[in-house]
Amino acid sequence: MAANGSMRKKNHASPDSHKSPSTASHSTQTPDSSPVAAMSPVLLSPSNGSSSQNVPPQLLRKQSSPMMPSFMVSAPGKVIVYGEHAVVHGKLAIAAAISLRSYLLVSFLSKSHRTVTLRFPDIQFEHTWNIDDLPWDTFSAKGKKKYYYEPVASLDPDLMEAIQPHLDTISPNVPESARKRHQNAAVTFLYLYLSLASRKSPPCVYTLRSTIPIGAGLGSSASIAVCLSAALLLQIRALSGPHQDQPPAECSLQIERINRWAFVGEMCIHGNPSGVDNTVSAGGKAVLYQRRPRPQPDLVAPIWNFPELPLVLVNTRQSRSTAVEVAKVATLKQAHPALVENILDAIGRVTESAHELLTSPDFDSKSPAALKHLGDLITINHGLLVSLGVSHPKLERIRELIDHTGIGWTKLTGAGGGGCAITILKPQPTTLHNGHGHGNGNGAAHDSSEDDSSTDSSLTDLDTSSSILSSTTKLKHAILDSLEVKLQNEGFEKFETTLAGDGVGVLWPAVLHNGNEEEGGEEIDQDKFLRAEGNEGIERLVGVSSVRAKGRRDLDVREGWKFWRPWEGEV
Ligand SMILES: Nc1ncnc2c1ncn2[C@@H]1O[C@H](COP(=O)(O)OP(=O)(O)O)[C@@H](O)[C@H]1O
Ligand SMILES: C[C@@](O)(CCOP(=O)(O)O)CC(=O)O
Repeated sequence: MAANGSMRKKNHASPDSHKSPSTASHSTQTPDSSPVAAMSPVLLSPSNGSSSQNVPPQLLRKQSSPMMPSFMVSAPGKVIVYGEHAVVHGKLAIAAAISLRSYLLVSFLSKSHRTVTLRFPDIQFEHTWNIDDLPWDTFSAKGKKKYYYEPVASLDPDLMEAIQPHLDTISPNVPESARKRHQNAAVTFLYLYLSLASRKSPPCVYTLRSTIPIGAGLGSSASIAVCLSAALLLQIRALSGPHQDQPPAECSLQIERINRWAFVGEMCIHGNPSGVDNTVSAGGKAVLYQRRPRPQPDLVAPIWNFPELPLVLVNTRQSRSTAVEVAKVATLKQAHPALVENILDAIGRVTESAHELLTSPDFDSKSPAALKHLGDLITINHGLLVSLGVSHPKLERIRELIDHTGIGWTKLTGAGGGGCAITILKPQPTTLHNGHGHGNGNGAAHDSSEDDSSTDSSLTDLDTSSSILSSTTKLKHAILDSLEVKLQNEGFEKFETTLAGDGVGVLWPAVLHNGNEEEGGEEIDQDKFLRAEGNEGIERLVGVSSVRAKGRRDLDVREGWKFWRPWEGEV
């Protein structure tokens, strides 16, 4: 439970904001065993608060190294599982990470370059700045300089003004809406870069690709802010790990540090964001949150035992405006105050019921009854959102198509009016029992999960010992495949994802074992990364989850990627 954008636990070490710059040596935060210990040029800069006198000689020598090895960071998107709209009116909501992610490759150039480049092909954006031309003096002026451990509650208008000329030169010949996207991405980067790096930073290229649809309420901007924050903090060695056996409190501290700067990045795009998207993206898993009247901080509490449920996500591709949908509810509430308050209250109770179940000591994520409870709440939540008028014919069509298969429980997620729908999969599709897969046309297909236990209660019911797919799994795959065709035919986009996975991850160096026999692993360079085709290509090349083997939909974390997991050892 903590303030805006933070996931600190009560008993966790507090950030070292009490340290003066001269005592806050980065080396106290980053053991030399850390993967980033070799990336020294930026961190040795005195303007980062680190004194070169404290730096071991072997690191000083590395400063003259012409090129550092590339590394990657990755951060997930999010969905609101329960409670959207009601949360605007003070009720509780739950948001969780999804396995769609952004991936940022940081590559270093030879010292003859004095440039920093963003290559963001998803939005057709590429821009290079001369490092020496950037407004370092303004950012390091007395009263303006923020050290990596200092909280930043709001953007500094003088710093924003100093950045503006460096945004004005971006993409002069593209339509205004695309230019705005470019500038949004650039302002997030420049604010963080100028705050965390220094004039002496090594020339770098930041190449970003994401599997998260943009502007669909899935937190794409937050995941980018988390990637940029993590990459820059790693470069200045302000993070420790991630490594195995890192104590939970230390993990939380690193996540919080990344999250704070990611929140600054989100402020650059969204002005006054809730901080939930970046908190979920940095920390992973799920959070319970509630807006509270100022000056109270919002409630943001991690739910570390949220199960990693398979989730089908369908994008209507219908653009929508969160502000418009929020205003619709406000107007309805004005017209029917008591009624709408009751609906909002009921949505709040849906969240409470889910939270109570998830945090009860005997919660068993593999129990069909527990899953049915969570699923029923999804159906109820959707119905309540429909009654608030924030659904859309396309969302209803998706729900109808999915209900018809009996494969899971479906609701809209986020603002509605377009955007995405989510489906939590049932342990067994209804079709297993009635052979037809007919829903009752009312959002609730006949539910067989109560009698599921006799056959197979596992959510990812693979017989791994023999690698034989159970009949339930085969049926699920068949249903999902035919559903995909139907959804595609109607212009929708389907993703098979997982809920409540890892938050920010690090791959250092950018080398992966991709099964192509390259000795020592396959180095991920910019060209390979840029050439990866679509989401599947990105996931196959650099994904944090190992490739889905033929006929299998279960995912493992791939060797190489590392995460801070405060829940390990604490749950
Ligand atoms: N894949 C990406 N590459 C570059 N920038 C991105 C990408 N995804 C998101 N962004 C940045 O984030 C902004 C989207 O933010 P927003 O409209 O809030 O969408 P969302 O709800 O998905 O976060 C874009 O305008 C862009 O600046
Ligand atoms: C409708 C609302 O509850 C969620 C909006 O989510 P998104 O913009 O679709 O990510 C608004 C809000 O919480 O700010």
